[in-house]
Amino acid sequence: MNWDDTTDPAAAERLVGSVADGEDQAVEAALRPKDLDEFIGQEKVREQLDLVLRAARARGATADHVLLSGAPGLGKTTLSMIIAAEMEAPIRITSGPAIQHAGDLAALLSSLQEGEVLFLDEIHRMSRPAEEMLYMAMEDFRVDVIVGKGPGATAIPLELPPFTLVGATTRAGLLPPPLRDRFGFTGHMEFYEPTELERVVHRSASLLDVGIEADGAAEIAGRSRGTPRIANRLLRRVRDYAQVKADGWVTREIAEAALAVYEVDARGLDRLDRAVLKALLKLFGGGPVGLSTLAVAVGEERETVEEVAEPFLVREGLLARTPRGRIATPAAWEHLGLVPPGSRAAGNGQRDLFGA
Ligand SMILES: Nc1ncnc2c1ncn2[C@@H]1O[C@H](COP(=O)(O)OP(=O)(O)OP(=O)(O)O)[C@@H](O)[C@H]1O
Ligand SMILES: [Mg+2]
Repeated sequence: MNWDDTTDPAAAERLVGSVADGEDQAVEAALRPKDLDEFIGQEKVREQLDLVLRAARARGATADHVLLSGAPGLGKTTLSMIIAAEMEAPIRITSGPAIQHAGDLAALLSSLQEGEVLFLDEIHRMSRPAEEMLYMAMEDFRVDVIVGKGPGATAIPLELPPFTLVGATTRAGLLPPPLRDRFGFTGHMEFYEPTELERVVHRSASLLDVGIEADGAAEIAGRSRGTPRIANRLLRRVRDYAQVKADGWVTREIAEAALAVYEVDARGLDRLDRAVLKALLKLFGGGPVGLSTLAVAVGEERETVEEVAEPFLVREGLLARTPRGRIATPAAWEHLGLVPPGSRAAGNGQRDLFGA
């Protein structure tokens, strides 16, 4: 499955897109849980990480390298900062694409303090030579700096202070095995349960000083696609609505009305998601239909349909990818309030195929 919707610039502008936009980045710092106790959900990863960090602390050692994998917006950056905080260590933040040359990495590594946490976001997008240098740095806390070119080039070994590498990736499968194997601990982040997202919404609402009812928080959580970043973003849009159209207090009705304005439906589908489903159901009788045909029908690029809309529709069990093409599941018909052709339910008062 492709979670990495960063390939399409339009993806970042969606209200339900999981990639951080400028506004997210500004508020995320304020909303980030500061320690493991504050971090909601991800029970397994939290418990395992807690053991890793406690044991390292008890030994007075630097924590083992940690790899965090999972879809955008699930809390990888947040956890990396928590790791540093729990170890009372400074943190340096960089990303795979920012490291163009092995030399950049050598300079960075040799400037680390003992025990420092190096957070390497999008670690799957590092250049090959940098990656190979990282192998040795992770294992032996040493790098070979190559000086000169051609036959006269020499490798000068450079000792590094012990450090903790925290790598984050949305695509663990893309990491070469030698790199993956050098992490002492790998935490796989799952999508959040609605009840966990309710807690995220309550917590953020209180930090943002927004009054919210339990039903209002549940409504936002249910539309957040299992992702805290989306929950926080929807909360901000609902807050705007509550301020402008009501007294600022968030009830279920206010949340519903606000998210209707932004075309985010009860299940978290947005306009594009619904357009794809609608075309599949109404124009092609639920499929199977080829991706290109479906894309033309909704007036979008093939890649947009495949990478932006489909992953969530597949995850929700609304659409399936088969060798013969895309097909809709019964849940898709139900979600859009349509009746599949030839269904015995037809004529029982529900809207028929062409009625909606
Ligand atoms: N477990 C959690 N509890 C509360 N808030 C959370 C949790 N996880 C994430 N968040 C919130 O969600 C937002 C996004 O989290 P974060 O930036 O850590 O995601 P990410 O996995 O690094 O995403 P990306 O892959 O895009 O870098 C932050 O504002 C953070 O406060
Ligand atoms: Mg991040």
